Amino acid sequence: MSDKVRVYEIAEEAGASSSDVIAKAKDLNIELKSAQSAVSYEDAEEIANYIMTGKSSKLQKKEPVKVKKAAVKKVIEETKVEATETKVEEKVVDTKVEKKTTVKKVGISKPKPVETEVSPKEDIVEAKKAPEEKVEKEAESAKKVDDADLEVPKIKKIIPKRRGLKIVKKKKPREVEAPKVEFNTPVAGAPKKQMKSLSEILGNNNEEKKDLAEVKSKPKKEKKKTNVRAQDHGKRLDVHRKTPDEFSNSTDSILGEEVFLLDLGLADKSKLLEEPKPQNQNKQSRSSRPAAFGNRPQGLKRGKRKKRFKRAEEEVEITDVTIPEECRVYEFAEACGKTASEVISVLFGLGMLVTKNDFLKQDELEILGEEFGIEVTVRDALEDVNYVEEYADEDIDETNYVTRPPVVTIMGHVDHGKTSLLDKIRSAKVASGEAGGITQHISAYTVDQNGQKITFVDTPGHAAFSAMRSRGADVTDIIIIVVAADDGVKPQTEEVISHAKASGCPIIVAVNKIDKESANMDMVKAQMAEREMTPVDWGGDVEFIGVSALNGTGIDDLLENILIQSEMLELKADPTAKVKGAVVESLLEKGRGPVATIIVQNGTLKVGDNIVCDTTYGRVKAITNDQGKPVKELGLSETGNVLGLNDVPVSGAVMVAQDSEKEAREIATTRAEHARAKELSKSTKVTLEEMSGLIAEGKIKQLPVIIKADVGGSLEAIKGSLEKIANEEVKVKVIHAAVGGITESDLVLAGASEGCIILGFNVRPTGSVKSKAKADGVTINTYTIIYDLLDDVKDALSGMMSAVIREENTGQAEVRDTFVVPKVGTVAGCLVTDGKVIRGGHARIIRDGVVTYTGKISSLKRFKDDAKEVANGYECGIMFDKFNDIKVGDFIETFIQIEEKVSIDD
Ligand SMILES: Nc1nc2c(ncn2[C@@H]2O[C@H](COP(=O)(O)OP(=O)(O)OP(=O)(O)O)[C@@H](O)[C@H]2O)c(=O)[nH]1
Repeated sequence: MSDKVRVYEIAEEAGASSSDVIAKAKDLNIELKSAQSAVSYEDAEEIANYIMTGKSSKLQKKEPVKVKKAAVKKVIEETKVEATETKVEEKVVDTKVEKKTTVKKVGISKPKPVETEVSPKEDIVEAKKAPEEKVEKEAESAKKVDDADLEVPKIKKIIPKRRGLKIVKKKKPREVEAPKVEFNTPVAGAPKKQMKSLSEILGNNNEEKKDLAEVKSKPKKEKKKTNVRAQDHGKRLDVHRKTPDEFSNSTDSILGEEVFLLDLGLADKSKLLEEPKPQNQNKQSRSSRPAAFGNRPQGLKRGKRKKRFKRAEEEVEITDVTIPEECRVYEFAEACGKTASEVISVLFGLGMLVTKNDFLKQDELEILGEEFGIEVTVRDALEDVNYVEEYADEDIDETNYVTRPPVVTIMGHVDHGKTSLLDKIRSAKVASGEAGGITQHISAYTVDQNGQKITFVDTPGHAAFSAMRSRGADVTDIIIIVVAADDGVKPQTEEVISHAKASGCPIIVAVNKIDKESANMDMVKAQMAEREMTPVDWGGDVEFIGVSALNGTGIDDLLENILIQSEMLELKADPTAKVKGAVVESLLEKGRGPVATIIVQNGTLKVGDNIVCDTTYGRVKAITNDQGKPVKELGLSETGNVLGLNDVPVSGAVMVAQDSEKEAREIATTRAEHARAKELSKSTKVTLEEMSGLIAEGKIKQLPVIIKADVGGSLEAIKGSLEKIANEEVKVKVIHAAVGGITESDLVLAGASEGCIILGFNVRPTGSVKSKAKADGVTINTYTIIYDLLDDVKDALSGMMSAVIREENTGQAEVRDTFVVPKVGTVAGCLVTDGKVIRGGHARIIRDGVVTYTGKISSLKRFKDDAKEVANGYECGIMFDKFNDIKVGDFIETFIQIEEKVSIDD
């Protein structure tokens, strides 16, 4: 039953009624009684085709077909179970020329004939095994009968009409893929198997000659195409209801032959056995596809290809690169077509340890360029937002030029009177109001001298002055170096001279405190001349003005000199130009926000201007002049506090007005982002020497600190000073330095670094911060005087330094005689010639002026008694611990070791 198809199924597939099917079947001489009647597949197909096309081969040769078909069918059913591979193959080969024959043979080749009708086929099988003429003949005749039965030519004509007929089960691509296995593996329950092969055949017919490879490669797709229903019913015919177009457009000629062979289930055999070729070809073509890319196996193709391309890229010789100023190792490597490790190893070879994320310095870039033979051009990363350069490039209209007041910076050694002098000049006693009388932040003031203005900038130190210059804020026109007449040139004075000279500004030396009795003008002049600061009256070019900040002596003289210098400098600027200035001080004021003290260098700064100060920007909300009075604008070389910036700018930032706030914002934010990125990626690289030094220790000890200060100037000064307090053993490591109060985040930061202390200058922790610091055990030290802060840090560093062991000689004795005591050793009979000899103390034996031994005295006797010490002029017996080579004439020097604490200043 399983290989039969019922009438109603045929009706369903053919789109007709069961009675139509029965009637049509009758035309074909197939007797069917009811919708439940069953027919063979072949008949079912015939009927279905007949219904759909109105044609059938059976119309002509009804009876023989019917009989033979049935016979053949049975044979197939029963013999497939034991089909042998050898036979199948043999026969396929034999029948390649004539497919029909092949079909027959295979069909017949089943070894176990069950019914009498099948006997000829069995004969053939036997004949194959043991060829006998007779049997062969029989076989031949059997073949002929079969061939005739099938009526090949007629079926050929039908081919096109068969399209659209599909057998559900065939849609199992797996089976199509491995035809041999299917055919050669006998499986019990053969009907199913038979169904499969049959359906395959049908499928192939209907699907044009869609290569098996395709079926294989898209098994799922294929499955989808088929409407599989009633799976238990394995033998259902499924007629695809294709549109007429589909039918008419199909190519049937090739299919025809195969459709033809299907009844015997051999068409697919032959086909499938032929198919492997295309399959193989397909496989080959798959593997040969990569051949187009270089004959590589597909799996390896990608990687290799990539590599190959990469290599090709590398081969392109790069002779010059343009890189941004801030360039990381890997970026440089990329630009040069090298690997990061190549770059790292070159630098490593030169003793520089870098990681691929480190920024390269100018010298490193030069080395790398030379090493790789590449010309390296450095491009400014902030090129597009270099507002200072842009300003400089703008057209200058000299017609509006006017003489501008000079900007003077006063520098000098601590306590030589800078602030006092400035105060005197301004006729205001601000020094007394300052904590400790020390200048702790940069401030700027403008004074009037006989109708001519002079702007003074008071700095907390020359380091801050240079830091400002390095940021491009070259505001100073003239430098005054203050030297106390009674103190002369001091270390800081020397540093100031270097900074002043480096700036290229004209220098005037103010010899202060000439009111003092101990004042010695000539001494100062001589000391300065030694440092290439020769006074004009000594034939040099430096003016020396004697002044007293205390009583005002020489002040006018000094101011006049400044004006003369200024005149010589021909300082000019355009008050109508777009404003440019410099930030000399900045702070965050509660209730007012960021406040910047600005000196105007060109143009006029007005309320409402959109300004950029490096990484900050804003619209000027208000201006207060140097006397604290609100003003609408600041003129050339004038100074004042400006409100309206979005953040606290750094001291030394150049201020330039922009046409719009948007423009200002864009420049500042881009610069801020860049600065932030730079800060985050700050290199931690150390040289090999430094590394080995670090390893050889824990010698290097660091005191991690966080500095918080009220204003930027003080912060700079403290940071600069702290970083200088270091020797080969200890140093300060500034983890974080910022303007503003101490916050909880500072505590978190401090907690993250062992031993970190927070140094606050003119700031104090409040409420929660204070209690959290206590709870977290974070030390916060606050100061109002910079020196106190520095002293504390020095003390802390000194405490970290190793103690020094000092030797102190106690006395000397001369060996006058030696005695050997058996089992004890040599006793030196000595006379103490200096100081005293101490028992248990250290001693060295000096022979002919050379130290021959250093050890400990084990026994000291005066006559026969042990003595603690023996004083000068007395005789004694001395024995050494494990040393007996003492000779007459040797000197024994005794000493003690004293451990001493050292301070950072030592
Ligand atoms: N006799 C005398 N004392 C002076 C004179 N100028 C300054 N002093 C004193 O010297 C000390 C230091 O003066 P400052 O003006 O604070 O010195 P400074 O160089 O500004 O010091 P720092 O701000 O700490 O760098 C003060 O006690 C002043 O009173 C002077 O012309 N004559």
